[in-house]
Amino acid sequence: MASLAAGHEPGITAGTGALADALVPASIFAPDRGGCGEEDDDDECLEDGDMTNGKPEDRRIDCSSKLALVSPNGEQYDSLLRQLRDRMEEGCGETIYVVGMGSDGSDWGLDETDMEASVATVRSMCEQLDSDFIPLRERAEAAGMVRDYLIRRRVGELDFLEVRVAVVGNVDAGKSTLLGVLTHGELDNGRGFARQKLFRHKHEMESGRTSSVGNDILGFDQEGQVVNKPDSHGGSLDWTKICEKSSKVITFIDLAGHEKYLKTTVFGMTGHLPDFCMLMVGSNAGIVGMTKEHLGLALALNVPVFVVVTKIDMCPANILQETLKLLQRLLKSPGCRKIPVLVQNKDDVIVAASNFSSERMCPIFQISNVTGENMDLLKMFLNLLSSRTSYRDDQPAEFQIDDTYSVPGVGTVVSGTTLRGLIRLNDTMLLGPDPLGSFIAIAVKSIHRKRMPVKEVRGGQTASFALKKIKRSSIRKGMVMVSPKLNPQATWEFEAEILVLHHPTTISPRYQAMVHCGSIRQTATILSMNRDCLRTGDKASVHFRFIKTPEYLHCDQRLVFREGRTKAVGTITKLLHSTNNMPSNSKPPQIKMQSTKKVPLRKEDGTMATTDDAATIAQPAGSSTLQLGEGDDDPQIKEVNKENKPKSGGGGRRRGGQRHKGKGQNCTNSMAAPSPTATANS
Ligand SMILES: Nc1nc2c(ncn2[C@@H]2O[C@H](COP(=O)(O)OP(=O)(O)OP(=O)(O)O)[C@@H](O)[C@H]2O)c(=O)[nH]1
Repeated sequence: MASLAAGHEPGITAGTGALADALVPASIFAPDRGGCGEEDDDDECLEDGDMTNGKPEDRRIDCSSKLALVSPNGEQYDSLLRQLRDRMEEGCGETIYVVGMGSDGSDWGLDETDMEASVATVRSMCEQLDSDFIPLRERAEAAGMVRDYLIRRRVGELDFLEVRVAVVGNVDAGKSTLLGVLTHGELDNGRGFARQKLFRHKHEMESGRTSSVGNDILGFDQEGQVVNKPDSHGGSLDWTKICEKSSKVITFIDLAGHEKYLKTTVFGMTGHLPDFCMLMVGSNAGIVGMTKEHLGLALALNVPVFVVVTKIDMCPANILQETLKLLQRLLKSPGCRKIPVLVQNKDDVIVAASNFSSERMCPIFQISNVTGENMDLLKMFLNLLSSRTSYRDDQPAEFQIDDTYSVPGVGTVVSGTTLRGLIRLNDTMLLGPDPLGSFIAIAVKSIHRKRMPVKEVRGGQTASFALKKIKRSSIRKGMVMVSPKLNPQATWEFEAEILVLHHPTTISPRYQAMVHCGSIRQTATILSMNRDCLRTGDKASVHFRFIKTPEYLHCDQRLVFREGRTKAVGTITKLLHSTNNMPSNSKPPQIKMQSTKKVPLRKEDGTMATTDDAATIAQPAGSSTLQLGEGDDDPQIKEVNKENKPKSGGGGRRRGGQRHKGKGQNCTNSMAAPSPTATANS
């Protein structure tokens, strides 16, 4: 019978000996029981014993035999169809379907006749669901053949499935090079050839878009072939053409590797809503620099991680083994609790992709950007990843803004991610909150997806909207556009359960740091907490207040709270009403927000510097070990930072946290508000 690929946790223990024992082969995740549409939505219980079919009402219809697809009666067919539809919805329009496996204990595999009949049934179900049916692999099992298929919803010319992958890793791990190789289809020379293409592409600015967070796209057609065809002269990519030809588009959120850009990296991870995180590790350099920091960030935000180990062409075998060993030790450590899985062939890719959403599994690829070794496996995996954001259209729409532009002849344009629901051309949405916490009605004049004009966007899709009758200066990152049905409220104060990942001393009430939550990035003060003070590793329920403007929040949203190397992660548990509607600095609310765009500067390496980059470049030489000031978005903070620069010795910039101390606050060593010296040393 048919089975949707499902894994079971292998229950391995950490291997201490040879690497082969330590890293789990992907095959260990291969499903050992089938069941059409088995429910395994608990990501912790891959070994769920109840593998009977689908929803309870369907359980009376026996689909557990591997022969269920051979000639189902009407009721069975409807049940199978319903389960497939549910599964496709869960996978945001696609799923991997296995034919020839049952959950009734019989040997797997079908003979040729039964396989043909089963395939005909699945094909007919795919037609009903207007989906493509793409063979992935065939393998021999005890009683015959088993086949895996990718079933993917058909999309119109202007539509495609969208998956966002954040690309992180230490400097020199080969991030830009890999993206250059993937998106431009030409191998690297080991001396920066491939990344040059990417930079050139980024510089074009044809869309008028520059972003502190780079974006590159990779399109796959229905057959899983890459559609990117760079222009033979300039090597540029035509996004519209790629999107038109693609059934799936991977958007890479290219995040900088250097520590000084950590603020941007955090913003990319929270604000750009990645479905997955691709952690790059140079095989020769190993787990160095920001690798752990970036991994920790992905874990804190519950973003499933896969690892790409690069430069295997130039790495001696023993060093590569050492890197893999350290990697698996890190992934299995109590802080990560991942199951590292080495992906070595196409079977492994299918098993890894089928089980990846479990969040526990962490596939590891070993590639060379120079020889192209294993690049086909990585591409195949990317094509099989499905979005984690549901695309149900019946929910009221919510869109979070991560950037704003003024486009000549068009007006104000906002870009960001549709969190849920459906937004159509000419819809009226509520935009806000402004500094007073209000939302204003706004009409959507035009919609672009990946630079392509479209009529609608839905949950999980990124988009840009041209807005009517609004100045760009009155919109800031972190604002939202939501359906009027939601009657949105802005929040000054909220409660969150937080875990302190790192702090050099103690955190007490009145401590201030930057809250990253979705595309919101604003300093907040701790007003109170259920403990006297917090140290590294402590958990607490904390009452926060934004210092500048109220924000649109939800319970259960993840947040990162950081100031320099101090980092805490948490979840919003309660939105609180506040009668105090004034910013902490007691100045009248600024109606005009700071422009989020600057004239781009050129960085030393030839890339375009962005707003964040510009702030960093402005730091004196020798300050690279310091983090960016937390309040860089705030013009007032920029002023203070400027004033403080000569005094702070190590190029120290005062942090936003300090600048936004409430009136009458004491600057104590308990870090209620850190002193400039403490900051520079942190
Ligand atoms: N031999 C070899 N060289 C590689 C490989 N991947 C990248 N490189 C080289 O490594 C250098 C650094 O690669 P980048 O792509 O710039 O590294 P990055 O991670 O993007 O670095 P940042 O952007 O600074 O964070 C370049 O000179 C590449 O040509 C590989 O697989 N093999």
